Amino acid sequence: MKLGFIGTGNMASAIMGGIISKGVIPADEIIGADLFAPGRERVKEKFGIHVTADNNEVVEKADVVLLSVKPQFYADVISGIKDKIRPDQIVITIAPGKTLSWLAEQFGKDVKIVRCMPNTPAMVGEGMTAACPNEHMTEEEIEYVKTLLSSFGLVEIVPEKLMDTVTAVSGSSPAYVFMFIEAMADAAVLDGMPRAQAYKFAAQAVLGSAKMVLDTGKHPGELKDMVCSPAGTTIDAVRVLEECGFRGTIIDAVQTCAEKSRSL
Ligand SMILES: NC(=O)C1=CN([C@@H]2O[C@H](COP(=O)(O)OP(=O)(O)OC[C@H]3O[C@@H](n4cnc5c(N)ncnc54)[C@H](OP(=O)(O)O)[C@@H]3O)[C@@H](O)[C@H]2O)C=CC1
Ligand SMILES: O=C(O)[C@@H]1CCC=N1
Repeated sequence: MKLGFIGTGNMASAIMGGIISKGVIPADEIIGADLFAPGRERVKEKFGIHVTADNNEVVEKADVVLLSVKPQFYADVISGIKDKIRPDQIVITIAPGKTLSWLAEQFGKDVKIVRCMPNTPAMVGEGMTAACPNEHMTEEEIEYVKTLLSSFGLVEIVPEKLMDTVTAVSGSSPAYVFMFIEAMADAAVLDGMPRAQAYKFAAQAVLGSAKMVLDTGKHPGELKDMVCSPAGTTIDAVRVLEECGFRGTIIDAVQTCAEKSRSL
């Protein structure tokens, strides 16, 4: 076994989906533990990985152990596995707010840890993951983890003080984007477009716009101006969004999310 998950819920499934579909680690070298039997069965059926109800079986069999339970269960899960963690193993964490110093305290011994914040687009190979290794990770091990994480999207090493910002701007933001797509599609449905077609048009517009930002390197404001023909249709929509405080609302939402991450 190479990779083990403790917790086989939404984020673990997204990462498994990305890693297995890219062929980076075969399904039979992945093991997942979950307290919830239907959750275990779901990933076993979907991905063909090994599953167990015993977190320590994951620790025994995996070289890299990814803790994919909710932040409130981290202390209990770590206390149940810390005696079995070996010095050569790498622990990857993905919980908001759980700092490297807090994690070190919970393990109570020297453990190689990489604190990460992924997002669910990992499922389709378009994830964005921030990683923050602790002092016990060698350069070679950091490179290995970056390769693993880059199998399901982009990866950047960031200073730990930015991890709560990352939670808000990329970890949680797919939810805001899905709301945006849903709302645009609702408007198109209101205008008479069939719903499935409305999702396709709205989602592809978001995908293409995101790709333009990444590929052209142009300022988003400049790209917006390219869409707004003088006295055209778009500027009317922009005015409504500005009147409703669109950008201010997004800024407030992202800041609130980062604050929550800091508090966990
Ligand atoms: N969802 C996302 O978009 C992202 C999530 N994350 C982080 O990923 C982590 C997991 O989140 P998510 O996948 O959404 O949560 P889920 O609730 O979908 O998955 C967590 C799974 O862990 C199980 N579990 C709970 N306690 C234990 C335990 N002691 N041992 C083994 N399994 C256990 C849960 O079972 P049960 O349901 O029975 O409690 C559940 O199946 C969190 O820390 C979250 O912050 C990070 C980035 C993005
Ligand atoms: O909502 C959450 O707490 C997790 C962390 C980032 C995305 N989902």
